[in-house]
Amino acid sequence: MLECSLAVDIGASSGKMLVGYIKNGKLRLQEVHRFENRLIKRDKHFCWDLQSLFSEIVTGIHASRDQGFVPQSIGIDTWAVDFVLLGENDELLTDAVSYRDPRTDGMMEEVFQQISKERLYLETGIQFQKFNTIYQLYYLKKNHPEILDKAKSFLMIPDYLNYLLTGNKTNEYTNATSTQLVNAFTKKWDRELLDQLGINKEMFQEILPPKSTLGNLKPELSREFGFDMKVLLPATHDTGSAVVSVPESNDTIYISSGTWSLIGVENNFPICVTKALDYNFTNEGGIDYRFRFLKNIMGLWMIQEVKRNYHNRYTFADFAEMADQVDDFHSTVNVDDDRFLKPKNMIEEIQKYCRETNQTVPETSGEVAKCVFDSLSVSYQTAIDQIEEVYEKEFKKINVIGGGSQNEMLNQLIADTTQKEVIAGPFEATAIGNLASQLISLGEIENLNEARQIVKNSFEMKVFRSKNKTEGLK
Ligand SMILES: Nc1ncnc2c1ncn2[C@@H]1O[C@H](COP(=O)(O)OP(=O)(O)OP(=O)(O)O)[C@@H](O)[C@H]1O
Ligand SMILES: C[C@H](O)[C@H](O)[C@@H](O)C(=O)CO
Ligand SMILES: [Mg+2]
Repeated sequence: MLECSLAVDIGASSGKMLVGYIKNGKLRLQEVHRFENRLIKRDKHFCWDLQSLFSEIVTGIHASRDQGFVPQSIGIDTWAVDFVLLGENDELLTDAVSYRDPRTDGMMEEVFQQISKERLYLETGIQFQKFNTIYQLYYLKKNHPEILDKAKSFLMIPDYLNYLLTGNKTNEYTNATSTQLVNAFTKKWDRELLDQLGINKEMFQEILPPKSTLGNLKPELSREFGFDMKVLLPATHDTGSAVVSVPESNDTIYISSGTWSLIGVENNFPICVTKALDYNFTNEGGIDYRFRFLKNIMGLWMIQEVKRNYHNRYTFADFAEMADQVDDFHSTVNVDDDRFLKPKNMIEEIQKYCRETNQTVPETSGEVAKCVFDSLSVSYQTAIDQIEEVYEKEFKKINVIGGGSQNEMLNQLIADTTQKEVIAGPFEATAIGNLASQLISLGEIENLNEARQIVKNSFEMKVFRSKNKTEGLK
């Protein structure tokens, strides 16, 4: 049986569990379990099925043992902002309502009546997305105050899954920052903000940084698995873990490409200047108290929904190939328009947008796919221009990480559009960053710099340069 660490990476579209260990100076990975993550409807709200996700984690731990591995540690990362509330007896008071649920429509504007946008940004440095935790809690305060009054524990999604494994409660720092309720300078819950919004402060847990140890498995679980494990805290915000694994951090803009496209730069300080506010950039917390200065772009969610609209007749690779075959179609959409956050039918919403803006309406699957990918590359270019304006410098390279880095057509399109060198990979960046943090905690890797060197030496990266020196979109 091989000693290793176990990463649980649950994104908005899929969950995966990979074991990792160092051999001959390289990080070796093996996927032991993969499962679907999908929204379910509960009491008229779009929710995550946490019981199903936890049972998949248990299945994956059994699978790692059955495949000859004995994980000495486990770390969980998921998407951001979403949470559950527990009562006096640790009973669930809420469903895990998704950020894609429309319940927060209008809540951000109501919060601005009490706390200015400028003050919120100056203190937290977090981007304004209508589904941020602060606005979800404001919705509960306004519509279900009795729930907030009864709440004794606020746990974000990975915190809750960790609680089910260990019985211990904490809020991990990188994910806590996505709530827009953590002060960027004290790195603590902003109690003044909470008081001003009338949100009960006592339910928030102690904030622990990545590389912390939360505890061990509950005895009944270690008996079931036949072994115990340390439950460690990676950057439990999946994008935080993805950025840990960015091998090229100097002079490089990263695009963490999955359900969302998170485009940004790593910093040692928060950038809360007016220009960053105007461009709606965020300063999410990173490992070693670094900052992820980035922007959320709608991402491959759009092609995931297009795939679903075509009843999964095509693979993601098919869409890339079909888009590449289309030459004379140039319509694009503003991917960050709220209408694309959760439309009934993504294809129809894209067609409606093109009609409303007097552009050729995409009809074939290739034209729809090309419209999505072209629109994403335009939004990436805009974000890169804004980053370079805020930094007052030109970045030479773009490192595309995550599942989307397997879309070679999109990688080439990004190189053609931006005229920058695109380094694609690693595609399992989030799980790799999760494992790297665990291995640092265990003393098997010395620090973040060594971890990034190991990542660079362990995984294939492909380089894309512009084929046409002048134009971008063909
Ligand atoms: N072979 C492929 N060719 C082209 N695109 C691919 C391929 N495999 C995956 N993708 C793209 O990667 C995306 C999934 O990436 P990834 O697994 O990083 O996302 P996720 O982790 O499920 O979601 P999240 O971004 O919430 O973490 C898919 O939506 C798809 O567009
Ligand atoms: C809702 C969040 O902004 C989103 O989850 C993003 O931060 C992320 O985590 C993408 O995986
Ligand atoms: Mg992911």
